[in-house]
Amino acid sequence: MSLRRLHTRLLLAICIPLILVSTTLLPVLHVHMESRLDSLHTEADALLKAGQEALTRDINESLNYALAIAEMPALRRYLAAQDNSSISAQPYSLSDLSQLSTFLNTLISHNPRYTKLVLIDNHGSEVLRAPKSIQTGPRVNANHHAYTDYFKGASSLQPRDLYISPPGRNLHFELMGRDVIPVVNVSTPVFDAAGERRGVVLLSLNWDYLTSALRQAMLLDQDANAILIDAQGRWLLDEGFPPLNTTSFGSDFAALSPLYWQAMQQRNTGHAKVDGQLLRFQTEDIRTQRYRSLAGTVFSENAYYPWKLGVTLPLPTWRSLIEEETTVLWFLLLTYGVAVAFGIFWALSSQRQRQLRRAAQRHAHEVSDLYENAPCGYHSLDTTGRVIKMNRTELAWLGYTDEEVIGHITYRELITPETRDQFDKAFANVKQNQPSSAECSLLTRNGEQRHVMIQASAFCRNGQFVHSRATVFDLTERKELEEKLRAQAMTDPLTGVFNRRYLQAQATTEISRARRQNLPIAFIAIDIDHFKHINDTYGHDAGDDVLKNFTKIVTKLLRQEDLLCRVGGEEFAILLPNTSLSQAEQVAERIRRTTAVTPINVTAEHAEQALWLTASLGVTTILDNEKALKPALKRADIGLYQAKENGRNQVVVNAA
Ligand SMILES: Nc1nc2c(ncn2[C@@H]2O[C@H](COP(=O)(O)OP(=O)(O)OP(=O)(O)O)[C@@H](O)[C@H]2O)c(=O)[nH]1
Repeated sequence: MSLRRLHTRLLLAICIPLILVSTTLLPVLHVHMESRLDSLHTEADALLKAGQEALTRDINESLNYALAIAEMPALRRYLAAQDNSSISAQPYSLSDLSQLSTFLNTLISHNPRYTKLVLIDNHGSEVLRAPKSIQTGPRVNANHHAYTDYFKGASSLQPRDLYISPPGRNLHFELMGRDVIPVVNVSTPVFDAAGERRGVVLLSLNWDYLTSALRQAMLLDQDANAILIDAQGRWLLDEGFPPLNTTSFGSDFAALSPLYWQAMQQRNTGHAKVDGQLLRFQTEDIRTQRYRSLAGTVFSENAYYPWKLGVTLPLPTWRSLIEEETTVLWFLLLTYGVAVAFGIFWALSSQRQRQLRRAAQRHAHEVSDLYENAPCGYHSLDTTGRVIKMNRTELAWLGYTDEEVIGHITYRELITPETRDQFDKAFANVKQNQPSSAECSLLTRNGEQRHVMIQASAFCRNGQFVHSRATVFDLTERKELEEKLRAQAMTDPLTGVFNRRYLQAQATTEISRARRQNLPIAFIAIDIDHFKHINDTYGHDAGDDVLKNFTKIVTKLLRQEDLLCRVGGEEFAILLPNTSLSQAEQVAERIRRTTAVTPINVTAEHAEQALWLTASLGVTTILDNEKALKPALKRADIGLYQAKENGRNQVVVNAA
């Protein structure tokens, strides 16, 4: 596998598990996220409710407080006493005033919810203030309360009705040069026992105190932010709005944060997702949303009411989800890690397997090639001798295809009947798990024979013969070589007829056969006359040609069974089976005569020349008591010698 391919596999091994794991985990995380959102909604609802309760509780208690003060008899009498025009006014002693003043001082000073209490007469002039300590500094005029919204709002109200001002710093009406905290002024008319209007009670509520209670109730979650704005979108909390970072009491929240404003303006209550925050809000109208209150109608300036109370909580993100749930983070990392590790392991191991598979295939191919194309034959036989496997080499020797042989032929059928016994013996041994060999002849498809050596052993399982495994060596070439060598050893290389060694070996066989069959057997010795002269005259090569041509002349005069041999340089011998002495003499005479009249062409000095030969012959017969050729050879030689002596070119019979 190339490096690029491995890289691609590794990339896939990393990406695919990541995609699979992500596809599996995403729905789970999505459900997790949904559940987080649900719980966020629940939390926002709870925080909003807590804030709303804190705000309305404090304001409602303050309204009741203002009403209770307005109905105090001492206070009514005091106010009535301040009105000199009233006939029904009763005198008010200094000690009464002191008691009332002390009482109101104590009342206001000990409750941080209030900043001041002021009694105002029907003309807008202040007649009593608590606590006294803040009654300092010059007033613009005596009846400066006459121009205030709380005085104007309350002076025409019925008993138990109330006026509540929008939260503000009331800079026009407060003393300058001091820290001025935002307040909400609550005022209610005061009537004397006779039901005559005597003035107005102003109770200023500490807005910081009220809103800090609200914030405390709402900001239980440190990520939560409280929102309180009036109907015009003015920011009513002392503290800013962290997402905007600049908002402070009285600033134009609607302009600074139009997204929040639009979301809250359209509905009385609801929720929205703004800027990565979950906004939960509802409308608060303190004029109508009251409980445990003895108040009649609460009035105010419609332009500033109702308020919008809200809370924001950061929306969960995937990142925040994972950061909060470290278990999830570890689980994700572990899952991705395991998936990627598995992917890499798969890529590497599949590469290794591929390499091994290729090596195994290569090896199997090599082994198969070696088996099929080996220089020897291979085959396997089942227990009945049927061929179950045979390599291409042996099939080629036999001339069959594997479809014709495998499973269809018993190996025995492929062996010549003459050599079948040896195969049977060897196969019986192999089936006994004894390695064996046999020299047999195979019958090929075209009828030829192939001499082979089969060496076989058994393949056993649990001690039981399963099949044989045999190697077959072709001995045909060896046999032919042996035959050739044997023939060469028995043949005269110049003339091609047998030599003396063969004559002696064959003579014994022929003599014993003649004895068995009771047939005569004769022997002729031949010597070419004056052969030395030929050599000397025409050269040695010409002498060789003469010897070859003489052999041809003699061979033509003999029968198939006659055995012509060259026994010396120019000496020849003939063994004639089933031939009497007289018949042999006739053969010898025929040879002598034919030789003498047959010209022999030789090449001498680059020219063809015809020569005439003569030969001398000694003839004898092998006697009945003779088992070897030697005595006959000697007799024939004696006859030959006499023929030479008598002048050559003649036949001499030497019978005994
Ligand atoms: N060219 C040739 N000459 C051979 C071969 N073998 C033997 N000779 C020669 O044959 C000759 C035989 O000579 P000799 O034995 O004197 O006999 P001869 O000349 O035939 O005379 P006689 O037998 O008495 O008639 C020798 O000169 C050998 O060298 C051979 O294979 N080739």
